[in-house]
Amino acid sequence: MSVSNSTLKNYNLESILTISNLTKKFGYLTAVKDLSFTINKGNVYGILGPNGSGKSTTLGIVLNVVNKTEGDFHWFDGNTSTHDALKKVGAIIERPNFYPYMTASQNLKLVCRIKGVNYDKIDEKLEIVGLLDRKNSKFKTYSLGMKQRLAIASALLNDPEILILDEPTNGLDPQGIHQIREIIKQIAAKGTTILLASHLLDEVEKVCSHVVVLRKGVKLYSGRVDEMISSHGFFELKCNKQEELVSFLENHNAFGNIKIQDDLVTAFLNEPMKSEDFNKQLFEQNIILTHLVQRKESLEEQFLQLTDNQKN
Ligand SMILES: Nc1ncnc2c1ncn2[C@@H]1O[C@H](COP(=O)(O)OP(=O)(O)OP(=O)(O)O)[C@@H](O)[C@H]1O
Repeated sequence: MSVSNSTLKNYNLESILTISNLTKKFGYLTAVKDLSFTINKGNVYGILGPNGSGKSTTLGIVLNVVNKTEGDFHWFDGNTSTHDALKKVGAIIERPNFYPYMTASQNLKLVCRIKGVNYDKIDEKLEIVGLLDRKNSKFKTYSLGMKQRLAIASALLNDPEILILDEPTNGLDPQGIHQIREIIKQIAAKGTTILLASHLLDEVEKVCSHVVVLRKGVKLYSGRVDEMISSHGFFELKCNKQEELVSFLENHNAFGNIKIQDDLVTAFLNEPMKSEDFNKQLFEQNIILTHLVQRKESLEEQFLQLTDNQKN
């Protein structure tokens, strides 16, 4: 295969993390299965999935704290060792852990010394997370939200190319959740790429531009969040000849997933269709409906549909 130098250069410039056919097994349990996706510079990515879907395992593998079973991943252009690449990554994958009797500022000084970063960065990063005026308070006096914000400041000290957060708002009150989300958006607006794991659809919808949906370690969807939102909706249908209706829907290109619950059939559209056109088509096949409602599903419904109803 021939790839021109300029294509290669552009591609390499943009790519932050490439995951290819990654699999992780814990004994008989497959936590991540044949997972592939790419993270490009400047976007905010969400790994979305219910508990146990393999989000933390995936983050652990790319951060070199969990060993992969099969597949591969590489950081940046692929020519940097994972060890060196991780120097350009800021990650919070556990609960923030600082010295309780030291102030925020003293705690960050320690981190600066470990990371080889100038102390000048401390105030700059505390400002971003809204803690500059509390920099001389002891860590133990901080609320949970403030602790999480301090962890973000700490992860930002070395000006990472990418910030990785595992469930960044877990356990916080609504105000704390709002603050963290706003901070993430601000950091992203300044050009830092972000990868966050969340089981909250709402969080991904509010914060992320791109999403990878996982269920039991398997990727169900990856792409832009707005494209996932822009679905074509679905029809709710009832008919005395349900078998004929379902067979018609299954053979119709415009329909994807079909759900049957007692006498109610829900048919999800792959493309736009007006209810009157659909009704006419059915009528021509001698299928007479007793109930027809066209709806547009919410992102939440789509997520539940993706994670609950799709068979592996
Ligand atoms: N060290 C381990 N040993 C055995 N099984 C593990 C280990 N770590 C994770 N698992 C299992 O792997 C699966 C994926 O877990 P993982 O923590 O990656 O999911 P998650 O999507 O991050 O969920 P959560 O939000 O609950 O942490 C789960 O079934 C979990 O029990």
